[in-house]
Amino acid sequence: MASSQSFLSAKLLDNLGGQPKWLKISVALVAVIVLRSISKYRNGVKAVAGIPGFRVPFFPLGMPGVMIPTSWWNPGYYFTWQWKTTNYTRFGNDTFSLVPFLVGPPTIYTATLEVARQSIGGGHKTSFAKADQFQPALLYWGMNLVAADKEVWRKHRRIVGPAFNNSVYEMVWKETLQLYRDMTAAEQWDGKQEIVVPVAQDITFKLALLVIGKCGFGFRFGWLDSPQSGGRKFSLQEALRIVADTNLQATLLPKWIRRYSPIKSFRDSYEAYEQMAQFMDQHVAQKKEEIQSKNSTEIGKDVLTLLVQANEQENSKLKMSKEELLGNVFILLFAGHETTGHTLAVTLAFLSLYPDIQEDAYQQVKSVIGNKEPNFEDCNKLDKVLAIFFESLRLFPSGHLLMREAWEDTVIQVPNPIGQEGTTSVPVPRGTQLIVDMVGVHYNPRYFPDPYEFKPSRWQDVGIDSETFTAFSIGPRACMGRKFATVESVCFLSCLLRDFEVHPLLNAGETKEQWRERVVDAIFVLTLGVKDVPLRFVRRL
Ligand code: HEM
Repeated sequence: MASSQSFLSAKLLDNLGGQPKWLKISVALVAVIVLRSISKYRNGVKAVAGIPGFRVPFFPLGMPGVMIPTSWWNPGYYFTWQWKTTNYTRFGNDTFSLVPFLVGPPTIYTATLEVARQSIGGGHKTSFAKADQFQPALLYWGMNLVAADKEVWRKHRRIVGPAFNNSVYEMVWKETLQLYRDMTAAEQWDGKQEIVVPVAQDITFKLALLVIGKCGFGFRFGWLDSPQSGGRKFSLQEALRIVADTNLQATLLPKWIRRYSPIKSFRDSYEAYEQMAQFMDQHVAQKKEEIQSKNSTEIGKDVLTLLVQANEQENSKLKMSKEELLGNVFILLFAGHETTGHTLAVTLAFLSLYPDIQEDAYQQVKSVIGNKEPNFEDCNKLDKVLAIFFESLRLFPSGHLLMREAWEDTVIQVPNPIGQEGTTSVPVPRGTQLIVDMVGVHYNPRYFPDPYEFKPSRWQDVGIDSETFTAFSIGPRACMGRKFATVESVCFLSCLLRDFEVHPLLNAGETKEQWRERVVDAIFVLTLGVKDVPLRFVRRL
């Protein structure tokens, strides 16, 4: 194809005879681009086995597609959310393709659990691996459990896995309870009849960061301590926020450009990355000292201890490099608070919109907890609170795009459109991208009748660990922090429901419907979140 492109361009130039040079060069350039696009398009359609779908200039998750807002000709970063009502009806099936003819890889998008099981849930026999081209954002600090594959993943999982166990979940419960008490005291809620919270995320993100900080890393920050990264400009929470928001800049632009740029957000990004690095170094060094000064029976089993011990290993298959250690510290701090922080905020938004559902959950909280100290065993009895949390997470799945790449030629079985039995075999050549669109899955009428309705009763009798609930993914690569996040959320929501009614904080003259329109909408950073949620808590009598 390349030689036919240059042959055709040369022919064009001949025909342009006496025209100015710049015109000849421009025409040749356009000809090359057009011919290259045709060839890329043809190869792309072959790679997705002709599955119908979008034929667009740019891939939505790469440059420049990601920078251009969603519009009829460019799906953009938000299209899986913004077009969720039409994406899968438009092409007649809940698996479609996206073939960019200018920039980006051909990709299969699916909203079916059947294809999800064959790709993200496939275990060691799967023909799909984490997609290389999405990795730079995850790999900034070093290889880690979320980005790794095959042998490397097994090593990381063996090191980190033991930190996720029942005694840690019990600690999560106790710590959440303590932080709830600290929060009400520190924020001076105690004794107040009504509390106005302009941005629910201010409390949910703080809670989630403090819980993972304490239970995963042994940090001892209280509610009002604003943990500083090396005593500098941002708190740890702010630094993590900026690092996540600006990760595209950080992976694309060299440090010195961000450092000396006249643009403030670039300089803030540089500063936040530096602070994160210092913060992690400082805590790793402290942990090393602690390990060396104690005997083995006194040493804890939190994630940071396990990672630092793996880094100290010599001549062992489980040796972890400094980069791998930092990669995991960052990813666990980030995954451990961002996802939970957003999901708790959106859960509170739904509670405020559905007073009957809230009342029903309150009655359960009252009968299970009453006036006693809530304990870890209560968690399994608070199934109505759990169901509300699950249903909110179904509608706002924070891990929304699960991206894989075929590392060998393979075949997937794609379910036929709803109403038609059976599946169709689709050959998938090596290198093709496959994205499990969790928004698509969770709004798919194949699995959820009335998918747009907020109905926690769907999750009646579905336990904390059940894979019937898929927002934590499925199979061996499913979320490691599933129980961690769920225990924390059930504890926090139950305490809050026991003490307060949750209401939307309306603007003057605003109706609940208008509040819902304004607030209950997604924002995307690295994960899918919700816009700022303004609330009012009214103390129960
Ligand atoms: C509401 C909260 C959360 C949600 C919805 C969530 C969702 C997910 C999803 C969908 C994945 C699979 C990603 C993929 O395959 O590409 C995942 C993986 C992971 N999550 Fe979570 N997560 C949450 C909370 C947490 C917490 C609290 C932690 C840590 C304390 C955590 C740690 C991890 C890790 C380490 C992985 C990678 C597991 C592996 O590949 O072996 N997550 N999470």
